[in-house]
Amino acid sequence: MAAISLTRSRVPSIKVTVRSNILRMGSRPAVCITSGATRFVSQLGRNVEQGSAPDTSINIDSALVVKKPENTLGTSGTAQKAAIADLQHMGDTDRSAVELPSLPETPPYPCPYLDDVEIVEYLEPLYSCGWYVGSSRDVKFESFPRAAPELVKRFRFTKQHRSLAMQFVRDINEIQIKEDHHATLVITQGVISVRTHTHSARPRAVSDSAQSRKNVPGVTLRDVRLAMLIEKAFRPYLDRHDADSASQKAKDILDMLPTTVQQMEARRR
Ligand SMILES: C[C@H](O)[C@H](O)[C@H]1CNC2=NC(N)=NC(=O)C2=N1
Repeated sequence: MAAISLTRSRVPSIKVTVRSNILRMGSRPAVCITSGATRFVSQLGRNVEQGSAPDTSINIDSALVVKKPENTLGTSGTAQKAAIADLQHMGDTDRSAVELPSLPETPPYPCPYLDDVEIVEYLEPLYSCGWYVGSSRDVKFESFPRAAPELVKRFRFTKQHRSLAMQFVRDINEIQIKEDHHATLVITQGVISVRTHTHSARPRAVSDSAQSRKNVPGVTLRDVRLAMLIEKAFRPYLDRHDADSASQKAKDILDMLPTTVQQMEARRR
């Protein structure tokens, strides 16, 4: 794992964007960083964009420089896959310690979809805890005939603590009752898959038009709240080693970690 250093003179006008744990730096190599450094680098990215990057060199500990592939950094690029694979080797303790932002207010039903700012603010930390964005099409239920993006995480319990998985389901149930919001739970051998989207949801962009009066399921702040509360309820199981820290790893497919509304909408297909 190589440490890299950035100085203003070396990166004068690079647009740095953070996509989950992958930094895209214009046409430069992607840089893969540990979750602990994400916020720091994210701030650095903002500083660079605002032209206020510090002049002194900044060492980003435990960063990994990944070679840029021949073509541009597409979401299915080999460099990104390699980066994610390497990321998964990096400390689990670091990942379980991810700090979540404060809970957003509960929006009334029908709720607007997350906007770009909310996706970055709330989903990026959740991605660092092993959440990703799947499609309701992945689980075929008659009650969900339309494909919608949804927040997903597989919570794994160690073999000798599988009975605690059912206790965790009860914890989730209590949260759902309080939140008046309900996830799809798939329970298999000590693994609880939580999938949440909002049925009574509406696109934000057309909120004033007649079209907006029709609900189209999607990911909203209700789902963010549910995911964050469930994540917090899971922490004690992790701390006591009842649960498998592999739960804290995001799916190794970057397409499932959207950072914009547009990428999120692609999960409808
Ligand atoms: C009447 C009741 O408040 C609504 O049906 C709630 C209940 N739980 C819900 N859960 C989810 N996931 N989406 C909803 O739109 C929803 N609506």
